[in-house]
Amino acid sequence: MSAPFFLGRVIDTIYTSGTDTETMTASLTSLCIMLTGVFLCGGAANAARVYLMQASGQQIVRNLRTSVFSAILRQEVAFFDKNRTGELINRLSADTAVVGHSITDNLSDGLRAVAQAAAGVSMMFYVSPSLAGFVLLIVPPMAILAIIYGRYLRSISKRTQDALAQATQLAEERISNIRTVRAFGKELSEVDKYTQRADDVLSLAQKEALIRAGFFGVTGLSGNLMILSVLYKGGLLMASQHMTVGELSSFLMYTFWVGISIAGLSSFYSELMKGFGAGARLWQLLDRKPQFPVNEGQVLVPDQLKGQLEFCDVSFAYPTRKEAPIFQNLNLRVPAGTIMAVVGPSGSGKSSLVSLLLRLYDPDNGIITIDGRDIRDLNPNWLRNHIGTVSQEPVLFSCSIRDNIAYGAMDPQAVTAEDIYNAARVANAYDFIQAFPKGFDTVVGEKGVLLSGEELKHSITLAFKTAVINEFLVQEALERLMEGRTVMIIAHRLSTIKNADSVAVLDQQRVAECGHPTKLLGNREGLFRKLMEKQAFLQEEQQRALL
Ligand SMILES: Nc1ncnc2c1ncn2[C@@H]1O[C@H](COP(=O)(O)OP(=O)(O)OP(=O)(O)O)[C@@H](O)[C@H]1O
Repeated sequence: MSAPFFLGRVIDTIYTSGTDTETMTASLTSLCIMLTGVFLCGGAANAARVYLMQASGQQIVRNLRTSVFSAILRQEVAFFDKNRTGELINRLSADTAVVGHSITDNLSDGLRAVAQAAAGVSMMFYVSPSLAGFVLLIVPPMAILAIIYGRYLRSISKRTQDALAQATQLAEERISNIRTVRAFGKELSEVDKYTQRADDVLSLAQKEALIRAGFFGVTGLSGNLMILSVLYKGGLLMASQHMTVGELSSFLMYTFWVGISIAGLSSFYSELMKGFGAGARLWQLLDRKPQFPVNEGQVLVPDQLKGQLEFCDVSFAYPTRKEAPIFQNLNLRVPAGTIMAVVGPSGSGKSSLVSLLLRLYDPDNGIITIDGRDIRDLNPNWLRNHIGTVSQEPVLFSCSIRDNIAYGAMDPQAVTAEDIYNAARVANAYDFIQAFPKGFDTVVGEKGVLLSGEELKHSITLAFKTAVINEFLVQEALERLMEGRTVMIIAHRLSTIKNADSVAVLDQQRVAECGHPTKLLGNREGLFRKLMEKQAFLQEEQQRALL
């Protein structure tokens, strides 16, 4: 007796044998034994399925996260002007979590539902192909409905994730600038703004819930329709002696089974479509080809590198603001081993010049060369490793001072404690750092904010006490570092500029004046002279305001 039809035969036996208790007991006993076996095997198989799917699913999520993170870091800097931090963080955490859910728990449950439905449908065909064909007429319209529903769900899920990314973006920006928010007392208005964004997410989520409930309602209804059609058509077949009671009752049971599987399948399908929607932006990120190569191009041997820099007819506008050119036919030459101070009014493009040199952006026209070689032919990684940048803003990661210093090395793993102490000595920071209770192991927060309150106070006090000599120490450290290098300084103070070999004054999208600082100061009508006078005036004003 074959298993799928076993139940039907048992029922038929009971039905036809009347009061034959012996046959009835034997049939029921064998049924119980078979079901126990099936449940035990089923339980073990289910546990294995859950574990395997979860474990491999988590592995897929981990791979997805690392691939997305690596794809983000490979993008050119202009990409980050268009895509903001909070949004990208949201893609990395929330979107991957949604995709993760749709391929872990959900996929596991979905596969079970598919297997159950397939088994149920096979049994239906086994018992009565004609009745199964009739009952399953409901499948084509349901499939069309599912496709329409799936598309809608995908798009709404994408919109929900976008709205969530907007909310995260706002939160990230405000939290990372909490000092400014607090200084202006904007906490309440920022909460209102965040609430608006959260409301956008909520209304999309409610729409999704509504459409999902509608779909579940329809699938539930289709299950009931299947049962009704079995009762109707099966009744007719039984009346015409084409079906026995056992066959009809087992067919009905399999129809129930398929109905339950369809409910599971629709839930699986919904989650899968939601995952596809959330994943759309992730696939976009993964497929995006960075506009600049990351680690390709020429590498110069140290002997070939002298360090002469030249900007030839450079025109440039930021990709996000093409209508506002920063440079137009700018020309500038910095001989190897000299110090060039770049000055100019605020917004004249001093930092942009450095960004072009570091190849964070490419000029729209013209070329930039190092020792006569177009920097576009050089390996960008190599290029940046040979340009040391010292920023006005301290850029620190939230780890120990030791790790922050080692970060600058080509291979941080190979850096010894002595290397770190030496680097700190050269930067005149050794004594300052050692004065912290935990010395080089002091953990600094984001942007250099120290984590513990006591250390924070300590650092502020120290910074205050050393502030007077600090400027001198930094200057002295820089001078030591500049030896034998080509240097571009973006400077405002005359004291820094005076030591430069030449000064380039940026104005009106080009180099307006260029020459030795003393010579330029001598020109009473010159822009450099005016800028320095203004600077001196502002400093005096500031000092007076502080008194
Ligand atoms: N990533 C960017 N995307 C779009 N515009 C930018 C970007 N960075 C700077 N700008 C704009 O380019 C112009 C030049 O900026 P840049 O920072 O180079 O000037 P700067 O001379 O260094 O100014 P400051 O002395 O105030 O630091 C400014 O109008 C600035 O708003």
